[in-house]
Amino acid sequence: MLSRLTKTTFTQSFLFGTFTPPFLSSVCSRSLASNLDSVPTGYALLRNQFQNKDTAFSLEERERFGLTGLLPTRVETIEQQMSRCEGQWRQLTTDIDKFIYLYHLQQANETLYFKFLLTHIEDTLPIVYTPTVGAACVQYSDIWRSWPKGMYLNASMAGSIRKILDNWYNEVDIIVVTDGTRILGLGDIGINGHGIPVGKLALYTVGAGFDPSRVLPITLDLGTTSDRAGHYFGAMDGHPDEETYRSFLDEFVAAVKDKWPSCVLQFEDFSKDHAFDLLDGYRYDYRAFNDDIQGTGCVAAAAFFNACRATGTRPRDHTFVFLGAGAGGMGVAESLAQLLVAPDYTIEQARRHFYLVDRDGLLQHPMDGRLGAHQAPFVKKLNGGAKYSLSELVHEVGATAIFGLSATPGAITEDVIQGLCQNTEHPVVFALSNPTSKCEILAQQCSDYSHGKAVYASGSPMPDVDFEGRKIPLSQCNNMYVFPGIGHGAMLSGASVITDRMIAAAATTCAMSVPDEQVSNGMLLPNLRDIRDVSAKVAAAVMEMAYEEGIATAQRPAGDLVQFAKNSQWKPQYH
Ligand SMILES: O=C([O-])CC(=O)C(=O)O
Ligand SMILES: [Mg+2]
Repeated sequence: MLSRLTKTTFTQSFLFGTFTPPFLSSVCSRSLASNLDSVPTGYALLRNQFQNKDTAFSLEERERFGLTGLLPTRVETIEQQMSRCEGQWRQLTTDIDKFIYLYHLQQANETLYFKFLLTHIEDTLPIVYTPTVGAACVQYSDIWRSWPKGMYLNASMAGSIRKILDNWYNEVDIIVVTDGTRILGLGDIGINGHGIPVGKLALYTVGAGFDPSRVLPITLDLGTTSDRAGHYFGAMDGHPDEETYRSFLDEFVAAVKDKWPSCVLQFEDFSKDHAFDLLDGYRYDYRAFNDDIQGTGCVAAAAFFNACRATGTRPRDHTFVFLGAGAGGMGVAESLAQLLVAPDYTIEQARRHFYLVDRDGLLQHPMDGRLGAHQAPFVKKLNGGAKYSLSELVHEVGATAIFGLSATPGAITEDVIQGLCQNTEHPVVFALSNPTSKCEILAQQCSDYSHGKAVYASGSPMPDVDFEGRKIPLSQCNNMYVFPGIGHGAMLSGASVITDRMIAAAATTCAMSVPDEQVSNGMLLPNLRDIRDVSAKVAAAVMEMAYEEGIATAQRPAGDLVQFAKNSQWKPQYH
């Protein structure tokens, strides 16, 4: 049980170096070997998205696998296939069309799909992931041609979930599961949120090289409060009562553990009504984590640490205003509070630096039972606090940093930025709500309002900023920089659970993978093109911590863990 493990705080890890990155000696490799060891033949092979090569099957393979006559004459290389895809891609004019194109490519040929994503990462990730995946989810039931891979479990399956998992065709290394109740900043959209687990798992392959045939997106289709008109595919009855919901979740998690005991289970986009309880309920017994609470908290801590590097400040020098106190907001606030902790500075002192605002105003005494357990330690006593506007609050408390996780577009106004600028030379502004349509302030606005002084990061990608002819690169503070490596490190080490120290190690490693020179240029997170290298470092750090904590069940590989993690990454090549 985690509660029995010693916890090391972020600050200890960052500032006192209790976490040592694993730079060891020799090279070792383990591949995420596909379990699809029997190769189908004939038409079935061409319909198998993991083994299909289409026109790249050689004449000899065509003969051997019963494909002769089933393919056009010319044998192509994967590069020739890529060139055709690139031509088709250039013809597409809307982002939704690009999403649908990539979706079909994945259904037909995962090797080519991932080669395309990795080769054109900056153009394709904003499509398969935020922001376009958000727009696609909203219309998911309508843009459907054939339902993507994954499992859909509904309330009528209660009592049989373990048996139903047997219907899945393969071994599984990682599951991303949602109940669709808080999809990005879009709210409860039910089964239409399935695009998120699919997109996150694409990132697991792009970032950390998970074998795409061994990943499983799952949607728990337990109703929705959204408008279910049109072609909606999900359950049409509303949400079950609390007891039924919890017992369904308990059965689901136990069934997963029984069926795939070593798989990593990532909870994604559950509303705050359940996200914290589920995490607290399962994280001590399963290899499980919540990406919105821990993943977003982890990457925000890394980016904020780099904002301190960029501005020559210490985390403790800052006063924070948070807009949004849900799963993401609380996860980030708690991770940042840990950054302030030191032997002479307690977590209670650290939390005094934080002012959290939700839709009813500042979280403050008395709250009339409105507080969740994770919010309670952050409440404040501030005379007249409830009546403050955001800019008044910034002024009143002397805020130097503002974090947006409220899905309220435009909530961080020019007044708010100017208020921050009165309190500090270089305010920190992180607008983390996704997709872009829910973002609290855009990068260019933040730069204009602060005259280029603010250090900014957003959750979704945006163009670089132009300030008086100077180009400032955008920092995309998105959990994609950490969750693939966290999952990979947990899997490779066979960690029985995923601890706070493993997450803290991921944050440290992510932060430190950005060189000083880039940090001083305002680049708080790694370059997207380096995501595989960064994920390997994160995975190695997570492994190292799992060994240090004594919770790894896999034997420690000989040699350099970064190289080991790198060698374990699946690559989009035909076999
Ligand atoms: O998916 C993303 O881009 C980040 C995330 O987890 C969320 O916003 O829920
Ligand atoms: Mg999420």
